[in-house]
Amino acid sequence: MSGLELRGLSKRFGSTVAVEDLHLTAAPGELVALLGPSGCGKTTTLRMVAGFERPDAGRVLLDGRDVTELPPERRGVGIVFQNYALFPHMTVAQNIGYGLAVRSIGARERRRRAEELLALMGLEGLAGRRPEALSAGQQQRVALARALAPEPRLLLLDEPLSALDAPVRRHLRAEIRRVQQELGITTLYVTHDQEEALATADRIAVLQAGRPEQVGSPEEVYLRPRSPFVAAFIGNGNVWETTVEGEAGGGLVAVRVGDQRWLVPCLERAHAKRSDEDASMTSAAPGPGSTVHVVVRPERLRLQAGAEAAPADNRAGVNWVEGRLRDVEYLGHAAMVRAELAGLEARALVPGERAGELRHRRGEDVVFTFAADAAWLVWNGGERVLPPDGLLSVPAKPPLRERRS
Ligand SMILES: Nc1ncnc2c1ncn2[C@@H]1O[C@H](COP(=O)(O)OP(=O)(O)OP(=O)(O)O)[C@@H](O)[C@H]1O
Repeated sequence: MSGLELRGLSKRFGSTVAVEDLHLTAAPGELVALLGPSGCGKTTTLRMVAGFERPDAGRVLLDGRDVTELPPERRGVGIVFQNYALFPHMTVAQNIGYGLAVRSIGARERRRRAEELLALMGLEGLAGRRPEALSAGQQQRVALARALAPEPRLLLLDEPLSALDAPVRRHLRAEIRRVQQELGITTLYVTHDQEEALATADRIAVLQAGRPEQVGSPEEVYLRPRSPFVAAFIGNGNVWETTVEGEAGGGLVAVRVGDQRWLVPCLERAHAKRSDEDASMTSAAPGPGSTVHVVVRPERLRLQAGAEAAPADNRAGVNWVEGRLRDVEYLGHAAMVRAELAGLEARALVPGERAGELRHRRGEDVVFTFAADAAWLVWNGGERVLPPDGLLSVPAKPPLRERRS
């Protein structure tokens, strides 16, 4: 296939397994993010794709051509690192034209290409400046222009925004996405920042200990995490270990947490292994007594206003959770509330500018609720579970339009 294809890449450093049997593709024009905690093998993967590191096993294919044995300069790959690495003694235009000069491309063509890229990056008028006279964000744009100048087949971005302040980072990540889409260049984007990956990627590969836990669209990894690790790593999910009581009909199962019984969706489904990228296993629905993880996003967990005690059972598609308020972090537009419930830790995002006032209620007993369809079930003791494409069929409420008619 064209685009990028990694076939079973593995790399060890002594006894450390950095990357293990990694299968991953990026279709032409696709931006794939490699996301994961420190040490999960993101940079090693990128270095093997670039040609700076030799894999112990596996192949790297670029536009259908095996480039595993080629040196970096013959792979047709552009790279941007965290720390710009511009040449300080050269002007912006000379930096951008560097890769072309190395390829013996003439001065006129270098100038034309530099001007084209400066315009694309919104850096017009800066061609004659030295890097030291640019802001950090501008320097990183020049680094991106320099990587793109030789028209590479693949763009590799290694934590390109990590050295920048938050506002510049947000702005530049949108710029990177715009430029990447405008040029339609296949891109592999290494980051440990889930927000960056969710905001920029077509697909995200979530890595843990050198292996992909899940590969999917941002929505898939956020809404349908396949393992407790992915659920917890992306979006600060509440991931609660519970025990199944039994089926409750309508695609729901009953699970027990302390005194409370929740009904959560769990569709009977065939969990098929779709491709080598999916480390998914086949899995039957969890039976009574099985351990499962219930995932509820903080924004779907509601703090009840009153002091009403939680009923022991699910009412009209709503699950109840009693807890004690531990901590309140005011965020301006909302507050992140941390509570303890039946020995489990819960986080709820309470919207509203006045949510900060909850700080005065630390230590109080509180009640949370969440709709049955706000919960996502992960089972098989943490093994990867592949949900169906159709997803949840728990119509808690009909759409507004139908209710009105
Ligand atoms: N040259 C090396 N020699 C020895 N061990 C290495 C080397 N490069 C990486 N490692 C180890 O391989 C594992 C994966 O490292 P890698 O840098 O790929 O992870 P990462 O996900 O990019 O982490 P970070 O976000 O911290 O850069 C780590 O345990 C790391 O310590």
